[in-house]
Amino acid sequence: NSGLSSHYYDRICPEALPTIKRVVEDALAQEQRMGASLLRLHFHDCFVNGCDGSILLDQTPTIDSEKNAAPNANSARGFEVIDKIKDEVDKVCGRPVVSCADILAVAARDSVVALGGPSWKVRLGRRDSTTASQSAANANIPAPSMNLPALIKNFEDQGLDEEDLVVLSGAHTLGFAQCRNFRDRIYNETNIDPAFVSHLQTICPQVGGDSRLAPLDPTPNSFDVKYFSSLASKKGLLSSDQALLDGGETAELVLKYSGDAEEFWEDFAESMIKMGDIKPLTGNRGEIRNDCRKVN
Ligand code: HEM
Ligand SMILES: [Ca+2]
Ligand SMILES: [Ca+2]
Repeated sequence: NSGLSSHYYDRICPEALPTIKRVVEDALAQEQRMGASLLRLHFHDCFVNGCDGSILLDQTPTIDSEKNAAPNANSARGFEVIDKIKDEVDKVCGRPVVSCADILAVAARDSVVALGGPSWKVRLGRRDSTTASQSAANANIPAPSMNLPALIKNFEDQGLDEEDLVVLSGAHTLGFAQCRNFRDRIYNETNIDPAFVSHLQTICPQVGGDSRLAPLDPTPNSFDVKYFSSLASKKGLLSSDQALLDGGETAELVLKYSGDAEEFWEDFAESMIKMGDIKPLTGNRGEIRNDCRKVN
């Protein structure tokens, strides 16, 4: 038990959660992809020294910003939406009582709900870090080139098991990836559908076009099971996605989720809570930032 509680803000600021939801919904009305981007921010926060808002800190002479780490640079997005949420929440609460780390966790949940996915009770009371670590971000955030044993080990290091790996990879039912992250797969791998390869090669040339986008599943704005059914037909976009079919237990889970949205939803919610419990700062550790980009 991490010491977090879903009722944390009930008394100190009852309007906090409705305010976050409203700003998330406004942002998604502008651009649906933002839901995917916000969900990913929470993941990239939690995998680097716990869910402590470290990913939000800008580079300074004393902050080793995670935004410049390879998995985040020119890729992580949604920071302006988090700033907007923080502004509005501090206004409605009258003072800064809601941590940036909690804002990330709630915005991730509200994004999933807004795109047709499951809801869950977000456990709250995380405090914000006063440090960031680019090297830890590089070391701990999984890479799309990883094979199944490496992915399992990466999740295990965070206290997450093979089921968490498969079901949380299901987050790739939302959003997009850049050519540079799937080029190797579409030019060098064989466990991929030939028609799918031809199509992707028109988007992603062998040379150049590094930032061109392809959806991670056929319905990037809808939280459905198409991510899993695509893997079953060798249409996973990332090498790390398709790799889930390489193991007995993980392959079985992929096939189960591909035909059972209820089960996917239930297990996704459970694993998101588990991921959100990774090493939170509580008590007098850390701080409640005034500005999510800066330490106080
Ligand atoms: C299992 C290991 C994982 C790997 C190797 C991985 C890797 C990646 C990569 C390479 C991208 C594309 C980034 C870009 O091209 O700019 C991406 C996108 C994304 N990832 Fe993951 N990811 C993993 C797990 C997760 C998890 C656990 C979540 C959330 C719970 C997640 C949520 C997302 C989302 C929503 C996007 C789309 C973001 C957008 O469109 O802005 N991923 N991931
Ligand atoms: Ca962190
Ligand atoms: Ca989808």
